[in-house]
Amino acid sequence: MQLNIPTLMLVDIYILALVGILMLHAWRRGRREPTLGYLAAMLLLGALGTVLGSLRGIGMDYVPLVIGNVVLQLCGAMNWTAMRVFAGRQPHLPGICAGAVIWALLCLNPAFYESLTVRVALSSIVTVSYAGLSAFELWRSRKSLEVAYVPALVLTIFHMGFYCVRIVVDRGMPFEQALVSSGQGTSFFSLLVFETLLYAIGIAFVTLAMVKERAELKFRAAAYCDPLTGVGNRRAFMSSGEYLLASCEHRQEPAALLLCDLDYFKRLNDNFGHAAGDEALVAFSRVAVSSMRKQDVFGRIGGEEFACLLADADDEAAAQVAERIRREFADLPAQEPGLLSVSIGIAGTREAGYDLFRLLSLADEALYAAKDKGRNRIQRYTAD
Ligand SMILES: Nc1nc2c(ncn2[C@@H]2O[C@H](COP(=O)(O)OP(=O)(O)OP(=O)(O)O)[C@@H](O)[C@H]2O)c(=O)[nH]1
Repeated sequence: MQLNIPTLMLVDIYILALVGILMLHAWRRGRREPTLGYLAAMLLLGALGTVLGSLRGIGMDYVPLVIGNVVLQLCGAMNWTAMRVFAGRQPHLPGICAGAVIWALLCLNPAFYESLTVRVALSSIVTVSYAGLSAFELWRSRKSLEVAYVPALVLTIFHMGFYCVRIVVDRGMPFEQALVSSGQGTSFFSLLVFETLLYAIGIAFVTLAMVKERAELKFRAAAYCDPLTGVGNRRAFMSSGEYLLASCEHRQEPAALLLCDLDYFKRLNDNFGHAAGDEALVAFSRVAVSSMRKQDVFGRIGGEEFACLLADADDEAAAQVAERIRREFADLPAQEPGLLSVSIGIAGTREAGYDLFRLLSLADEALYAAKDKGRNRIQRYTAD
């Protein structure tokens, strides 16, 4: 395979600019998600740096050597910043400028400016540093990322490795000479252009995929969460409840459903305000969650109505949990004694089978009975 440098550079500029513009568009459409913004900057700076880098031998060498490389160092810094903000940290301005400033300052020194080998080594070291920092950002946040970050990490480590090899292998070849030699075979420089292009495209697409995956997770969480109490809503309760019941049936364990409805809640709202009502809902959720085990499912399924599905719970265990919730809620400090109380209807798989709708319906009947008998009580479902 022969990699022709001028062709590669043209393809490089065209693709980086195109993907950069598309990324800019994705950034604008995606509520200005900063990761996409920094990625777009990285790609467009990459395209500009390559254009400037190709302007050698036309009598203005400081343009490719100084400005072109400053732009390319900023391109590496943008890549690092994209990973950094994706991992939830703020951009680091001194770090962003460091590579470019070091390069520009060293170019003031004729010994550096004249030595191709030293320039190649330094530009590789800066690229390795930014790629290393990008990989580090992903690695140190791996537990909180919640998305498939491994492809981005692997790509970045490979890119870093490639530039590490360059430090050792590439003694530098004048650009014009590399152009001539590319007609006879593949020079390291053409491999470098090729790898950098593949990396830029690869990292752009895997990062876009990570951003999209995170957005989906966020929307999904919002669709399943009650914003006031932070517990699952009816949709979440039904889907997790079905799953839990199926696994209880599989293990032939009993399960029980507690349907909880706060008493005289309208009165609480009317007498003490909606905010007091909201506080009571939050307090009840806290009490209920603290009384349940990890494997149980809890959710707010209506205004002041909550449901708990208890795994591996027979009649006695279900009654104990229900009574604990009722008592702890009633014991919470309130504006007046007896203001906070809850009625709880209980139904079990013994009478309802492993059918969530039937469990809810029987627990609802029991709840009515509890309300009928004066509220602030638990009531097990009975056929009569
Ligand atoms: N503060 C607050 N109130 C809510 C919310 N959702 C529903 N409600 C109120 O809850 C009240 C429910 O009232 P009712 O269905 O009459 O029930 P209740 O007053 O608790 O009477 P019983 O259930 O028979 O004891 C209504 O006034 C709703 O406006 C909420 O998110 N916050």
